[in-house]
Amino acid sequence: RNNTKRLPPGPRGLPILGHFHLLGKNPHVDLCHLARKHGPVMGLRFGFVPAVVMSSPAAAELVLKTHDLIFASRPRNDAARLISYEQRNLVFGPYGAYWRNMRKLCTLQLLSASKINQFEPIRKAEVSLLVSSLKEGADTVDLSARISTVTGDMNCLMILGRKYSDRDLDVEGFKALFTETVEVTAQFNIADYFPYIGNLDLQGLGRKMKRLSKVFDSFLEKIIDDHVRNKGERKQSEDFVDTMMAIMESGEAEFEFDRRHIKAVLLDLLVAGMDTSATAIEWAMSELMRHPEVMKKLQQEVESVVGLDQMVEESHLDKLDYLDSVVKETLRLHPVAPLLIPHESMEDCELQGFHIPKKSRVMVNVWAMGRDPDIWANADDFTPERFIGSDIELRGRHFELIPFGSGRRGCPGLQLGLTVVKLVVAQLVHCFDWKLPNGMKPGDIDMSEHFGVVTARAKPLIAIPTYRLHVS
Ligand code: HEM
Repeated sequence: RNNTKRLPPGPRGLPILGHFHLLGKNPHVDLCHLARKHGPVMGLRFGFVPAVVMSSPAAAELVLKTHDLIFASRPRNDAARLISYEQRNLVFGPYGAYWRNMRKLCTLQLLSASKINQFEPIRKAEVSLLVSSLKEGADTVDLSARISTVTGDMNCLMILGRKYSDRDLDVEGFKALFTETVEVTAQFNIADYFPYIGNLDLQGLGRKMKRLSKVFDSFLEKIIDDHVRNKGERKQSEDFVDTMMAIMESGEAEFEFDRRHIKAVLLDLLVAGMDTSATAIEWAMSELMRHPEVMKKLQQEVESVVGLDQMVEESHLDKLDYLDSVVKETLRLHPVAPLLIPHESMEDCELQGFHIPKKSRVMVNVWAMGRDPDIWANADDFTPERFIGSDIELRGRHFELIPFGSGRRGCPGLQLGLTVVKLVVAQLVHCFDWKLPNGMKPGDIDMSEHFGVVTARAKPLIAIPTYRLHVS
């Protein structure tokens, strides 16, 4: 049939370059505007790489469910190749037996419900530390930095078995290193689109990545060495390194599994868990401070379930329906990964009558879907009430709201991520009243975004906490 070769509609591209020039600092916003003109299945080209952008729930469902196997791979990514052990990791691993096995291992051994529960005391202790530190000052705090510390520490404890701070890496700050990695990975890297020119490293990204990979590698080697040295020591709970070392040593893994694989997955989990939850918490707190009536209502809910004589426990979370709506509404307007992570098609395919060639780069613009007035009434307003009595949830069955993706490549850390986000938001709101500094009005809070693999606030959130519980 002739029409199988009809490519999806899209803007006119430049010779050779294609559509790079149409993307500015916030590609998800640019792509959203373009899609409103050209349609929910939009064809683009970046250098030699064909791309397709899905911008409606029906279009997203086509690649994440209907044809999910065809679209279950990831495109070439120099950052992952250089930093993550030749893409031996989960996040950027191309589809295949290795990725399937690694993903199964992570889902069953590291991110399972029982493993997550095992770390509940660690999360509790870290949130308590955050609350104590906020109580002490009761002055203006950089809430963004505090949130990033608490999620980073929780993450390190679960994955590596201890906290790491800026002092533990000789070269530069620990957190800064991850931020830089996420940034480098998100940049449109010429090398991914023009393999030959890429070797020239015109943007200097290759050099940066090689430096990052060296620092990470020696850091991860040190961690594994520490675990080997301290083997047999009794611990509160086995961390992820212990679990993976045990699998490696048992020889039971059905695939090649050595230190490189452990390091690649550790790095994945550190990067994936570090900034994602923190960013979601930051956006939730920003929206709550911009909407004092929502903040009040949430405080009342938590108060009615928990009471003012104690802090929030994870066992309370299931009873907090309004909190659930607040988190959904936050992720609708501020999906942490606005374009998900790019997928790649493994075969030619036809979508809505359009031909999608093999090895196309596929982006799903969840940000555009979250703000689509055809899907959501008053789409730009922050109104958690819209989810009350609705059956829409976040697990990837309702394609109008898929901040964790859906299907084979959907986020395996969803349960852990949501637990951390809910616990920290509930605790911050329950333990403190929040005021803005310098007579700022709620509407003055700057909500600009900084695009990356994780799209966080461009500016830190600054606020003044006042302790409100009856226990000290
Ligand atoms: C609020 C928190 C989080 C959000 C919003 C989030 C969101 C996402 C999204 C959108 C994807 C890509 C889906 C796709 O490409 O279709 C993803 C993938 C992934 N996430 Fe999360 N995530 C969160 C927390 C976590 C945590 C805590 C972990 C683990 C510690 C984690 C581990 C991963 C991994 C390993 C992948 C790659 C999966 C694959 O390619 O097979 N995430 N996440």
